[in-house]
Amino acid sequence: MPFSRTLSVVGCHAEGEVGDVITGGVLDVPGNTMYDKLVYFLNKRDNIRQLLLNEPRGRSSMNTNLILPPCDPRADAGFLIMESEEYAPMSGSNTICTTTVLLETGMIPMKEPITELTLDTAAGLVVVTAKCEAGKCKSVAFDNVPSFVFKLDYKLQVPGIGEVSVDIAWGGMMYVLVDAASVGLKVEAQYSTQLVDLGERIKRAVQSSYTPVHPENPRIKGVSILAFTEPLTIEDGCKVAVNTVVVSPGRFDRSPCGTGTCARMAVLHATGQLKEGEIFKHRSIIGTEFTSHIRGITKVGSYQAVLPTVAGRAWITSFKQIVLDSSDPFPEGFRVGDQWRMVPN
Ligand SMILES: O=C(O)[C@H]1NCC[C@@H]1O
Repeated sequence: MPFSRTLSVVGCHAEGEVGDVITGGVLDVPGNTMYDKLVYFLNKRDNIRQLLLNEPRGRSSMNTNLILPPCDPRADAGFLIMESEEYAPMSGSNTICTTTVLLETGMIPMKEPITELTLDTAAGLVVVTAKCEAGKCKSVAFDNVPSFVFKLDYKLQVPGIGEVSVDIAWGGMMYVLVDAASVGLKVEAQYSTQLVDLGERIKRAVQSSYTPVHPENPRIKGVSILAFTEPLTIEDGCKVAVNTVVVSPGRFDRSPCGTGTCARMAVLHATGQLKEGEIFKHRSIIGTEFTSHIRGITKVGSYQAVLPTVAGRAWITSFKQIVLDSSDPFPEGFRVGDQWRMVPN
């Protein structure tokens, strides 16, 4: 057999954002928490992430999730989230994809009309409620980890742009949030090149001037992702906003972004624009939507935090066997500048 690796992968997307799920071919690794396992994969098994996300098997706009046994006995399953530049501690679109795959393939029995399960993530336990009908997950709502604001209206100098004001918040990933209009842009396809370019530059400027540290897991630190926001509007009595999240190394989240939605709700609550229980619909650049609300208020360290719940839909797209031929010259794939933003070191 010439293959040095074979992986069973279920293709999936949540509201447009690819979140494939590895269901076989990778063994568990040591760790007392899912964050320990994340660190183990980062240091010792990162070749799997590279193989699946880089070309020729992957592409710049995708993620892959790995289902593992949970570390916390209260959870039904654990999973790790692989993105192009990092292992995200949590991810909304990937939680919706992973839940859909777990239930629609029968890895966890589906109960109709509602299946509730608990997932162990590197950011903590996440309770998921799936609406199910005729073997299909019609929608998946997840109760995300507490989300909170580090900085509001934080001003910094960005080379080539000048002074920019940003908010910095945790929503399961560390976010920079920027009002698109404040840098002369709109969240519309015609501004894509500028949004990606400015987004990456602003994020790098924040990285060199301020490092948020999660008070309960100091290994989680530093911003890694950026959301461009549009103001809240009211539609049929609901609060609605468009956003786009720039995922490193420089592409849009196709979904409204679950962790970005949680970070935005933390900012909206901190600035008095969204109350506990109010519905907040968040739209992506391709027009897809997550429906969310704040289900409670808590504290994380010294930070006032919101307990966000976000719901969206996912669809299985394929059942794949990914292989690595032992003579393949690209065991960790490759990236080319026409499809991948290449940042000079
Ligand atoms: O939904 C989310 O949270 C995300 N989607 C891809 C990038 C983020 O992890």
